[in-house]
Amino acid sequence: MKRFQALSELHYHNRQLNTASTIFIKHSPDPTKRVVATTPSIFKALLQLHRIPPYVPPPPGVNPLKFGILSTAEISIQALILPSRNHSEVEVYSIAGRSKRKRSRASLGSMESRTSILDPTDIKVMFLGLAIVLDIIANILNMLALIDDPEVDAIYIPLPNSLHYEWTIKALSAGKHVLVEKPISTRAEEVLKMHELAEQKGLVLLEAMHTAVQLIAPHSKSADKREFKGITPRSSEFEKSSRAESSTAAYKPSDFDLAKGVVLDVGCYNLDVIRFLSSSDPFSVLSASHSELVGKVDKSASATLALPNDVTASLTCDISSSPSWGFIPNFDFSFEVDLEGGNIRLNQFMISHLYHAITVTKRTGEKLAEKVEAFVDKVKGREARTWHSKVDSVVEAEWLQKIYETMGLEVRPPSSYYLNDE
Ligand SMILES: NC(=O)C1=CN([C@@H]2O[C@H](COP(=O)(O)OP(=O)(O)OC[C@H]3O[C@@H](n4cnc5c(N)ncnc54)[C@H](OP(=O)(O)O)[C@@H]3O)[C@@H](O)[C@H]2O)C=CC1
Ligand SMILES: O=C1OC[C@@H](O)[C@H](O)[C@H]1O
Repeated sequence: MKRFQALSELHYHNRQLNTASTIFIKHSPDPTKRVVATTPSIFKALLQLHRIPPYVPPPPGVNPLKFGILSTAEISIQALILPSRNHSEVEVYSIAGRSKRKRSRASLGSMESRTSILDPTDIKVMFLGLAIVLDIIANILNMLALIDDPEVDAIYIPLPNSLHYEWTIKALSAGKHVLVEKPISTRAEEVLKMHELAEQKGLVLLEAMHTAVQLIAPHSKSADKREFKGITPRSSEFEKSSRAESSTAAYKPSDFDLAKGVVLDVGCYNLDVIRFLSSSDPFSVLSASHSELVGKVDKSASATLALPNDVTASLTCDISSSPSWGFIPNFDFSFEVDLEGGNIRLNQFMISHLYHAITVTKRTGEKLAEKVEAFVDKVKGREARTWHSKVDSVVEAEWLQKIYETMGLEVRPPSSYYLNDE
């Protein structure tokens, strides 16, 4: 396992641009000199540089929470590495990720086409197969070593969805607090088990549901509940290659086994918005459909849910939406709340730290860092300003499953990992 402080640079394959480009994160032992820099996209580089928060050292006598990160997933930059700079109680201590060479080998190994093209009796292919297996084992050992490191207090898990359960259980079992990417699992029973283990061990477990919707609550939730008629959240974005290692497509058929799909990846935000704004749970899926599939993986979908008091919620999610006016990349995470006396519209609940707008119409008349802040508050025994509770995670996993069932699509398989006492 590599110590974060000891790394001179860490390579991030920039899958979003699907080029051989690399984001270099330069780490110096002196945390004030850490910078995140450059990709061949000047725009993206400027965006990253612009967003580097100033480093705030821990006040004397304060022990920062030391985080270990499982994998070099790109989201960890925005979700933890940058926010850790100006949170004086957070330190990113270690990262267990594969090297670029090992990663490209692994993706080679996972490319379905290779299996049909390559001759398994060819000696070179046999060696490649062996190298891939050894890399996978080495990666697992790295992640286990990171989890077992007594210096590490908390684990951030931005692995593919299908691996959240296994690695959350492993981290909790090792006595570490866990911040895990959304959706925490595709199975409500797994969510429960993770939370039960965390409770048993007195550890903090948080699903990193990054919707900033809680932040705008005072505005959008202020309406009298009896006024609610409907909620229409929308999560749509342009097709990017972040989830596919070898093509420009958002998904590949094998992503089914990694528990990916538009309803899970961004539909989960819509569901969170619906439950939060209405302060209620759906009681039935009135309709659900998908319009595009890659193998069995959904790329765009919509669903209508029934909520108490005759409220309906219609969500749409799309991971390959066409550019606005033919050239502007679409990135629209917005919702509209229909009220008896008017409506409330909010633009960009996902990247609200860049910009957002709330429009309240009467008929008569920053940020991803939030979750890290809440996590630290909870670990330190303080009141967290926003929280995604056990019930939120369990109920949302159940309803994501129901949406798939109603669409007539297969629910992702449960994790094959078993807790010791099962
Ligand atoms: N909150 C947000 O805005 C976002 C959240 N997410 C969430 O983050 C998570 C990761 O998503 P995404 O980055 O698209 O996923 P990827 O498929 O790109 O996987 C993330 C990382 O996990 C490692 N990895 C991939 N496959 C395996 C494997 N089989 N075994 C072990 N490690 C593996 C790789 O890191 P390495 O090579 O270092 O091992 C990879 O970079 C998901 O839960 C997703 O929902 C994603 C994007 C945005
Ligand atoms: O979780 C997410 O939020 C932001 C999106 O850009 C990304 O595709 C998605 O996975």
